[in-house]
Amino acid sequence: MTTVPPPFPADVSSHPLLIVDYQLVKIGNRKEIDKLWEAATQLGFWYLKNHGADVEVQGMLDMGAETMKLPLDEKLKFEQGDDGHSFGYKAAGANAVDDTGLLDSVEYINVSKDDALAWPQTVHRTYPSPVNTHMETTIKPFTQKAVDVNMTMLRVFNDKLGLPQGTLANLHRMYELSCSESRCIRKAPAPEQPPDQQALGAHTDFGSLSFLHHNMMGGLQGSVPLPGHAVCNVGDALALFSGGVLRSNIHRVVPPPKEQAAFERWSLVFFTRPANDVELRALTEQSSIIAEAVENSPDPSKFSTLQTAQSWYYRRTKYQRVKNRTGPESWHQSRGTEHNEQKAFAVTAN
Ligand SMILES: O=C(O)CCC(=O)C(=O)O
Ligand SMILES: [Fe+2]
Repeated sequence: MTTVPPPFPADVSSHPLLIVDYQLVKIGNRKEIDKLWEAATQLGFWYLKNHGADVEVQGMLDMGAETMKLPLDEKLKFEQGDDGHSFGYKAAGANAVDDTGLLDSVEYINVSKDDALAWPQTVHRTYPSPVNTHMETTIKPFTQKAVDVNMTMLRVFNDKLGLPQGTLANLHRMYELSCSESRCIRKAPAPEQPPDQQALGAHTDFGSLSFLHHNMMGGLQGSVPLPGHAVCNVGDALALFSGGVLRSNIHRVVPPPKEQAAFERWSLVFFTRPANDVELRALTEQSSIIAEAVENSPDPSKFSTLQTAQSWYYRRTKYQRVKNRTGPESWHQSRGTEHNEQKAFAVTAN
């Protein structure tokens, strides 16, 4: 049975995101590069059109649907566990969405960039059989395209930040081990839930850049899905490297609006994260723009985390797991740069 959800309602308010044309950015179009810079430094979120990954995105959503159809006990054999590793399956209700310990309502499958690129060799872990079936034909090509898109945008940020050529690229090398991953997310239909009930709690992303796809379903609070447009956003690592010049903004997932709430919600993200042993701190020695931003910040010390990308990531993943919850302090231990944020990106859908 195929059930097609109704279109995103026209009367739901949203935060306007700038639309960036990837092909123009790629060929060095000044105006488009300036628009990307404006989006990444102001809101930290933007639409990306002409990214060329539509076929791979659909394949990834098919892979996600086949995986989620497996019996729960089969999926749980590949659960990510409680020690901070994230590759593998995460069941709905395994994470808290806030400091009261309220449970999340999304399940997802995370596939490591390293495992996808090395397939059929295993670098980090094994996966449910639909993941294996789609590795060569879908997950690997999607991973390669997503890496390419995010690395192109990182090159733009590198130049705009006045960093020596290749600085950001060197921190995100394709074949160095990292926590970079694809994530396919399913939220079960929930027409009875309040529209602001968090399915995935308010957070900033843990890595550098996220490349997100929605297939016309709402639920990323404050944003409207546009056909063929990805939503991209800056994460904590890039905000830290840039001394806060690039903005890692808070977002959350709520039930899709109105009639869409009665349907399954699917989304797909590729997260580019720095290589595991990269220290998360502002690159002040390499850029006067970054040095100045840190100097002018009310609390320069927050740009030196003394954590590697991997330990930052493990900590954030570990302490949002309800199995590791001892009280509100666990939630606070799972936080990244959220406290830096003055204003939330999300506006309430109504
Ligand atoms: O599903 C979405 O729209 C967003 C997912 C997200 O923010 C995340 O997984 O970090
Ligand atoms: Fe996110």
